[in-house]
Order: sequence, then structure tokens, then C-alpha cells
Amino acid sequence: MKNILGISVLNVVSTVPQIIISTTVSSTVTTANTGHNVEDRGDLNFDVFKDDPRNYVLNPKAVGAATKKVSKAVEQAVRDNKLTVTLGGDHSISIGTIHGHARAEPNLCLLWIDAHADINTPLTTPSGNIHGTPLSFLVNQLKDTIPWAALPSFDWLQPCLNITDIAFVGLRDLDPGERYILQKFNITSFSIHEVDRFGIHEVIARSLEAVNPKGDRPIHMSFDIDSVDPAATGATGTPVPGGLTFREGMFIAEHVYRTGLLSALDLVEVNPEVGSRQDKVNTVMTAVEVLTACLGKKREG
Ligand SMILES: CN[C@](CCCC[B-](O)(O)O)(CCN1CCCCC1)C(=O)O
Ligand SMILES: [Mn+2]
Ligand SMILES: [Mn+2]
Ligand SMILES: [Mn+2]
Repeated sequence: MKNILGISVLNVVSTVPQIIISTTVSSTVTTANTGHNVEDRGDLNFDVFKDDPRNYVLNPKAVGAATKKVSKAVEQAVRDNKLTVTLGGDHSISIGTIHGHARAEPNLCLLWIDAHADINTPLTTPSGNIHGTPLSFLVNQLKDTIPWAALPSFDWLQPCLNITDIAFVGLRDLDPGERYILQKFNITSFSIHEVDRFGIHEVIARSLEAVNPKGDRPIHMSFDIDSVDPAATGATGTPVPGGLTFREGMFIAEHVYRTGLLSALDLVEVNPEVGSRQDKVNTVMTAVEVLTACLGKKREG
């Protein structure tokens, strides 16, 4: 079981709210007496350059280079036995965080908390936006669906997940290609319909039972802030009505913390470019609360 010797916080996109989150996380976690020493490993900055025109996906060169850098940083942090928190940035960064985590912890399992499955392949994506495709680059069973030769900036990447390693929670907006993949491979997924039907405790318990039945696998949780209802997360790029309540998001975080197996955490899709000022305040607050609950901050006394 992973000891939490410290938390390394990686800021993938150093926009102001990310810095607010990371410093808030650092101070909140330490002052919340969760017993962690927080090491802020700073911002990962990337060259922003004119990318190729859409080639199955948009900005393949920039995202390929960025996620390679993220992978190296996360691998190192995990190898340093740190519970590694990566603040996005959009969900494409998880190509790097999961790849890097898996290089250090090949036996990891994955909880994908999101309104979306993010498992379009470069051939099925309707938008070409890579944040809707990260899992297709990572899953062994989808390896042959990726046009690798056309995407040389991802030549560093080896798929590292089995379909059976993944559980989705919070789904409510799937593209046809994603629906086909989820059904074809019978991937463990709990949409908002199941959350309403079974309740969040049952959903997260069944998710963990599916991907970590013996409770012996390091957990990677990839938390897309748009999994939580837009009422609490207006500053995000692809909001979908009818999301998890703030309390359900907190319950997931607390429940996963209590496993003692959380090994890496992504918090993504907080987008300071969209929404009202209040939306931004709400979204950063939601992100900080979920994040600190993942690290042991408790709501009860
Ligand atoms: C559902 N798939 C979308 C959204 C992906 C969201 C990525 B995440 O990281 O935020 O979860 C949306 C595709 N739709 C866009 C509007 C028209 C219909 C297709 C895509 O662009 O692939
Ligand atoms: Mn996502
Ligand atoms: Mn999403
Ligand atoms: Mn998004």
C-alpha cells in the first residue's frame, strides 16, 4: 500500500487559477493537518507554436510534446514515492499522467470521473479535440485504431492500460464512437442515471470492486471538473447539465482517500477563460475542496 510521504503538485498550465489552486492546495493540505508534506514541483511550461492543420486531431505536435513532458514528470514524482497531484489544463494531459504513472506503477487501476468518456479515437472524434480522446491512446485493446504513423509526436507513447482497469463515473454525454467502444468492450461505467439509481456510495464501491477487487492496486483518479454539475463548475470548456452534486464529488474524493491506495490524481478542465467571475470562484472552490478531500481533509469532525 502506498505510503503518502508527500504530495507533489505539478501545474501543467500555469494560468492564474492553476496557481491559485496549487498554492491553495499546498497551504490547505498542510494546515488541514493531514500529515502530508506538500512539495510543489512547479509549472510545466510548453512551447506554444503554430501546429499542423487538423490531422485526425488538432494540435498533435503541441499535445504530443506536452504530454511527453508530463509523463516524465509524473513518472519521476511517483518513483520518488509521492502521491502525485497534477493540475490541468485540459484532459489531454492524462495521456501523460497515466502513461508516466504506469511506467512507475504498471499495476495501476483507473477511476475516470467525468461527464464524458474521453475515449474517442482519432478516427471517431467529432471535434478533433484531443481532450476527448486520451484513453484511446492508452488502452491496449484500441492500439490498432490509432493512426500512429500519422501522429509522430506520439511515437514515445506505449499503451499501458487494459479496458478492465478502467471504471467511469459521471457519464452523461457520449459520442457514437465512444458508445460503441463502451458497449463492445463492456467497460465498467456508471452514468448519472446509475448514480441516481444506486446512489454515489454504491457506485464508487462497485467501481472499486470492478477495478481493484483485492484492494492491492495503486489507484489513478482522473477527475474532470465537468463531472460536477455546471451550477458549481461554470468555468469549464464542455459543461453538461445534470452532473454530480458537489456533495457527490466530495464523497467520491473521501471514499477514494480512505482506500489508502490513491497514487496519482489529475484535476483537469478548470478553464479560467470561460464563465462569469462567480463561475470561476465556484469552479476553483469546487476543485480545491475535491482535491483536498482526496488528500484527507474531512467534512466530518
Ligand atoms: C463528447 N465528446 C466531445 C467532448 C469531449 C470533452 C472532453 B473532456 O475532457 O472535457 O471530458 C464533444 C463532442 N461533441 C461536440 C458538440 C457537437 C457534438 C459532438 C469531444 O469533443 O470529443
Ligand atoms: Mn474529460
Ligand atoms: Mn469532461
Ligand atoms: Mn473539456
